[in-house]
Amino acid sequence: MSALIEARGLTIQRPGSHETVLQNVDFRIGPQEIVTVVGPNGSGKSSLVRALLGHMPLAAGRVVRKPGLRIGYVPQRVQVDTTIPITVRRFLSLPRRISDDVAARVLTRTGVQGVEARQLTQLSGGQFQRVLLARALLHDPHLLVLDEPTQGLDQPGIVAFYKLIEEVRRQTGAAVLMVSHDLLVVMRASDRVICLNGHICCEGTPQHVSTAPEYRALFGAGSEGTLALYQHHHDHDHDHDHDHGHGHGPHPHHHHAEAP
Ligand SMILES: Nc1ncnc2c1ncn2[C@@H]1O[C@H](COP(=O)(O)OP(=O)(O)OP(=O)(O)O)[C@@H](O)[C@H]1O
Repeated sequence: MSALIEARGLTIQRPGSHETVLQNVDFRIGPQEIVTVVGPNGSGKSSLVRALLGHMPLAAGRVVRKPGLRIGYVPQRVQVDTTIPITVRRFLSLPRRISDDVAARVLTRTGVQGVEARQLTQLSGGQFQRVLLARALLHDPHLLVLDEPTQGLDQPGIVAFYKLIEEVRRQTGAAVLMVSHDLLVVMRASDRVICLNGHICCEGTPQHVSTAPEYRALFGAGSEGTLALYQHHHDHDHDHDHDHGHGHGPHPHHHHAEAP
């Protein structure tokens, strides 16, 4: 199975400085995979996604995207200018015009049928995320990239959104790369989880990652809860990680599960 995107030795610096944000990260995602990136605030999740999309310069390493790869992207922050009225229908036609039929179909697929005439600013958080997903699906992407798609949603909204993602994958065959803070749901909805903290701490199936010492060190023993991420104590010492056979530090490959 050939990868949709493959990165090797990815190193990224904070824009305008030599400070390393990501160090020597290897990454790949195959067709129809659901891969989720978790990690504390500032651990480089969005940077990784942006580098994979070619939106960010690399300090080292390389990214290879399959030729002709179509990507649907929902960025972490979508600024809606509340002073300019725009309907859902018009929003879906930016930047490329689509027909009413296509708009109706994609909104139905994401569970918000009939909202075409509504102003973007009048949608609930959950409806807005579904409209963003609909827009990302418009041009039949091989890969959907969603950076914290459930931010601002309540727990039932989050669960419903991840169910929708799985359904979309089943219906369209698109692979999904997500950044998320919703650990519990992530663990249930992903084929593979990457735990990031400036480098890959651990990686593999949700079961593998949730029991990995690196993951527990980052998110705490009771790390199934959403709050764990925000309360994280990075309480292990990088300098001594190697003594513990630990995957942290400049050699991040020890605990990688083999990519499919
Ligand atoms: N445009 C930018 N200018 C300066 N620094 C940046 C910029 N974008 C990201 N950074 C820095 O790079 C580091 C990684 O940020 P990134 O947004 O990738 O982390 P993240 O894991 O997605 O965080 P969060 O969970 O808070 O969204 C942070 O220290 C951040 O301050």
